[in-house]
Amino acid sequence: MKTSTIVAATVGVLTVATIGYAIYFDAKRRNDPEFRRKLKKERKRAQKLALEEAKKLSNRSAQTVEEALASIKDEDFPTSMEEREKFCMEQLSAGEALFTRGPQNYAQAAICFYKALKVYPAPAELVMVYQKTIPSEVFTLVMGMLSKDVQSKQEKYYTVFPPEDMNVKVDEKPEGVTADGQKVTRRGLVVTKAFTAGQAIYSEVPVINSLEPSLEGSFCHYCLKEIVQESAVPCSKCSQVVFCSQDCKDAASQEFHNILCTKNSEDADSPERSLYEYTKTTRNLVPEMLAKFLVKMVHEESMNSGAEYNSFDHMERLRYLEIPPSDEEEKEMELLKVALGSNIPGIDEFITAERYLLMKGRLLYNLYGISTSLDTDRTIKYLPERQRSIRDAPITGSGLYRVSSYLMHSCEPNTKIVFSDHDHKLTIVATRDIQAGDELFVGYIKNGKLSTEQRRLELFTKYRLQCMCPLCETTD
Ligand SMILES: C[S@@+](CC[C@H](N)C(=O)[O-])C[C@H]1O[C@@H](n2cnc3c(N)ncnc32)[C@H](O)[C@@H]1O
Repeated sequence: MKTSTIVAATVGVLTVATIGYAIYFDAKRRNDPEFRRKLKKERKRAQKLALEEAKKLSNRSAQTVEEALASIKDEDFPTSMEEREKFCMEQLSAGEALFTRGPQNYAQAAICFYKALKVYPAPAELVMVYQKTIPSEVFTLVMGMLSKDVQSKQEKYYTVFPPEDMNVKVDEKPEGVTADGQKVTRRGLVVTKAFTAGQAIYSEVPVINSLEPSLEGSFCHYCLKEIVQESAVPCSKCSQVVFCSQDCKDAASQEFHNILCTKNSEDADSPERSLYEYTKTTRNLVPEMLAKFLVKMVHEESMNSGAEYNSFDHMERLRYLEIPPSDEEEKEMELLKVALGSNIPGIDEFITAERYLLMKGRLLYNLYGISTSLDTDRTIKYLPERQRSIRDAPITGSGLYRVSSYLMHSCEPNTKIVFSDHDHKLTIVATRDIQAGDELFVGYIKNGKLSTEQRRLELFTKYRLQCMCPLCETTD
């Protein structure tokens, strides 16, 4: 990986972490426009600086960085907020004491500053402080350690994801070459053990999902299960959403609803209601799903669960179709910023048009339609077909799934998707015997009675996909 790529990734991680910081550490800055402007300017400077510093890293420094990281590789970092704060202060003063004793202590000082960065909730800001206050040699070493960290996190991802108990791994396969001779690879899922027809291979719940708006009230706002009226648990702050159980209500509140709840605000244009009203009237779930995604990401950051990869890490690796900017996205972006603005300071800077289009592209390209226990003669207008769905039952919502996003399409798939608990939990079931090491395929579209030509057209229109499955390869 090129140094510039590593540094760009580092800065990306810093920006994301900053959002997490803002929500739980520093309430007084929330409404200060001057502070926001300053932050934006400083972040740009941090990016530039990181790039310059990485270029300066000489071979000798690179070795020092490796050694420094190796010396602390098994160290644990504190998890509670208080412990982190204390640890951070200790490292900062130790680092300062060390570098004032001279260049022979620079590497040790850099380790302290690096450790402080690892627990400090707003690393981008701390980097700016370092840049102004510590010797440039020490600063270069700290940035080098940070870049290495990000690089190894990137490289390790597919060795720890998907978790072993899901019985699949992501495999990279050649997919031809581009016109200028660049190798193209694609990723798919292969099984780590054999399965017989009818066996479940794995199950997963989505990172985020949304319910078809016209079903709000009769289906759970969190898990999309049909609500049994006796056990319905409505939101205590708004009369818009209902949950099928207290567990779903608690999970939703923690992950996103505490921020996205309309709180029964009277004003349809209020920050609380504007996104809700838009979703209900347009039935376009994208901004709501992205709002949930971002709030969940912040929630994960503030929980500091120790998980190595958060929802953002999972999403940023997914393939996408580029979406050209239009008025629709402008509107969606504005709604998102308004809905999250007062709760997530820094969101204005984070949601650039480029990042929004990327997130939307990733979301739409990887969504699956969810169909639960809805009976087919119920009169709802179905969601626009913007997601992979081969279900015969009507779609009750959409979900983004971490692992299943990697499944390739085949017109003769060896698995099928089942929502066996009638909620958002997706299970992949073998439809024939599968050997260990075989790749898994689902149908992105209903094959049924379609001709090869019709299938090709549908797959291309929806996914820009020229199907390479055996059925398509052997028929003209
Ligand atoms: C949602 S992604 C699936 C994961 C993807 N294979 C990856 O590399 O990350 C959809 C993309 O997978 C590839 N793909 C899936 N099924 C395919 C098929 N039957 N034939 C050719 N390409 C396919 C296409 O490149 C498509 O754009």
